[in-house]
Amino acid sequence: MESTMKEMRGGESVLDLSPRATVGGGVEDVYGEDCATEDQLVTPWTYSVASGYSLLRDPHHNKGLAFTEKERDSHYLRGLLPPAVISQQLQEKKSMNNIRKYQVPLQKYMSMMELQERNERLFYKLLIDNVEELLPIVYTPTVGEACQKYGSIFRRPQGLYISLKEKGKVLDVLKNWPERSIQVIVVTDGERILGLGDLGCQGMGIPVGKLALYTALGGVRPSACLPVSIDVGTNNEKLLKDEFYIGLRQRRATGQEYADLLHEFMCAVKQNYGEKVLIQFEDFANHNAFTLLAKYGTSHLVFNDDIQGTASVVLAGIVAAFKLIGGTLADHRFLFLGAGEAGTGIAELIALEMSKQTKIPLEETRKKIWLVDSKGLIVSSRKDSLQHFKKPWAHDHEPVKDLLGAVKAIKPTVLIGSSGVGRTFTKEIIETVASLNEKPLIMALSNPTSQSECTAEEAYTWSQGRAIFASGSPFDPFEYNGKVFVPGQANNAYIFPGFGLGLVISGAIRVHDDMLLAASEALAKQVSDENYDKGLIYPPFSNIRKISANIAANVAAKAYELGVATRLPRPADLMKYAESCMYSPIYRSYR
Ligand SMILES: NC(=O)C1=CN([C@@H]2O[C@H](COP(=O)(O)OP(=O)(O)OC[C@H]3O[C@@H](n4cnc5c(N)ncnc54)[C@H](OP(=O)(O)O)[C@@H]3O)[C@@H](O)[C@H]2O)C=CC1
Ligand SMILES: CC(=O)C(=O)O
Ligand SMILES: [Mg+2]
Repeated sequence: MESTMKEMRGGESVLDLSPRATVGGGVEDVYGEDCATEDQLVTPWTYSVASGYSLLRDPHHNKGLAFTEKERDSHYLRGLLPPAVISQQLQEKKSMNNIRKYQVPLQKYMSMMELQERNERLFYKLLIDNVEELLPIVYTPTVGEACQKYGSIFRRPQGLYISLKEKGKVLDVLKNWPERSIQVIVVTDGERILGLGDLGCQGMGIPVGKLALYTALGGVRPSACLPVSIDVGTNNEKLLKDEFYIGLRQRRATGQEYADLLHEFMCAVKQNYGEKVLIQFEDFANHNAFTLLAKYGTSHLVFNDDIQGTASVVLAGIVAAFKLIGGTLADHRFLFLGAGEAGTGIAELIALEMSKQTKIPLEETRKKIWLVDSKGLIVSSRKDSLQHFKKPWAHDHEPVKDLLGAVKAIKPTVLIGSSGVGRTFTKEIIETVASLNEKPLIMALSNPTSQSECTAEEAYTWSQGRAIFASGSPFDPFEYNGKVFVPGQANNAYIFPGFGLGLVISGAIRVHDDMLLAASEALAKQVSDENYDKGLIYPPFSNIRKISANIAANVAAKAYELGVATRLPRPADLMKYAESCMYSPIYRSYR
């Protein structure tokens, strides 16, 4: 048999990426055992039932003091635990009490990570039951600080590190991961971590955090999730000089060297896990993000969260906001600060939806949308020097050098911040937008909180309480003139967990823009009158599992409609099916 997986030469495995390589999909001799001859080396796999001391140290199965008397007898735990037997509820109460005692968010983060490594089900129980309180800890903003200090707080690896050192061996690296059946991979190369820039290998905190949300918010089993950090070096001088830095101590590889490692990774993933594994690209710099998405979008199940997930969540917020500000997409003028992944991704999905609603060609609907980058308004005279993803937004207009000038020239009804630079929506800018609109929609998407284009307080105060405001990182409710305003969180965390679940349950093999629209539509429908009364354009995260199931059902329905779903027959009630597939963190009883 011609092995497409690897050829063993002198004990070394060599990944075969030649055109004859085919898709594994789980039916081939994945581990190269059947085709190996006697002089070739194979791995002696063993599987055992965890018991006794090792059971207590296995985070997937450990229940701590919640092991029953019977379980303590049958699993050799007698004497290894103190006599008390307590419930998962009491464990949860104790853990929350302990976490709440920490004043510093990073300490809370470390405490949560320690719990995840000690008792996975309890970690998810906490996260699911206390989602609004713990999301800012395991996710933005605290995860940003965690990534910056990842080297210092690093205890145990929580995902796979694939560096240039592993070139030629990526398939073997994947096989080192203890789980075989992976459904979702979140991968970063660490070059654009939130709005914090290049954090190299320490970007791992982001895939770990995103996948924790895949499970807690979207119900994908933790064992089916794989966080990956691709390390091609870093251009962050501070990290390169940091003695605790955990990544390759070299400047970033680019060009062919970069492309080769990424290609080897993409091929190895498909070979090892089949074509239904979802690969979510996260926090790549835009000069690679668009290229990777275009390159692998036709051969793999790939999704770029920063481009596509963000677009879907923002479109949902805008559509929901129409109940408060009136009009339809075509009635509004959109202005963005920031024309990168988030900005152009959102702009494109708005234009697409507008085109579908009005039957006006996409080229025309794009003209309702304007973007400002670090050099000013994107206009046609700049077209030749623009990166390819900005070119569709180069409309005819005289040059405008900054956002304030653009606000005055374009007169937007919707202002969106996707620049990664904090406090760029100044008092003058917000006052100008507020002078143009009775109810301006202002979205400050940049993360973490330090990079938000403005705070909730600034948006409400400078607009005299008239702005409808949402931000990427959470802000507390703010009281202005006796009224309490609750800012919504415009974050792709609303979308990707349910979106991914929808792909997984339908066995989708490709992502299509219509699925993003389906997810967006499902989210917008979840905003209730009670939410609107508070000025919210997103439903609360406390209801996120129901929201995710709705999104999953809509996405799966679209996958079947488009003919890219492979799980057949199609379940009649996709909402019920999505809910039935969702992971529950409740302890299981051991025989
Ligand atoms: N809320 C959410 O769900 C999400 C939020 N984000 C946040 O959005 C931010 C941007 O992410 P992303 O789009 O991927 O980043 P990119 O690097 O792709 O894009 C950033 C854009 O902002 C522009 N920019 C930077 N500084 C300024 C400035 N001072 N004035 C005007 N424009 C400026 C850049 O201009 P130029 O091209 O000229 O360099 C570029 O166009 C990040 O903070 C990220 O955390 C991202 C994804 C999801
Ligand atoms: C939320 C997110 O994906 C980002 O800020 O990059
Ligand atoms: Mg991101």
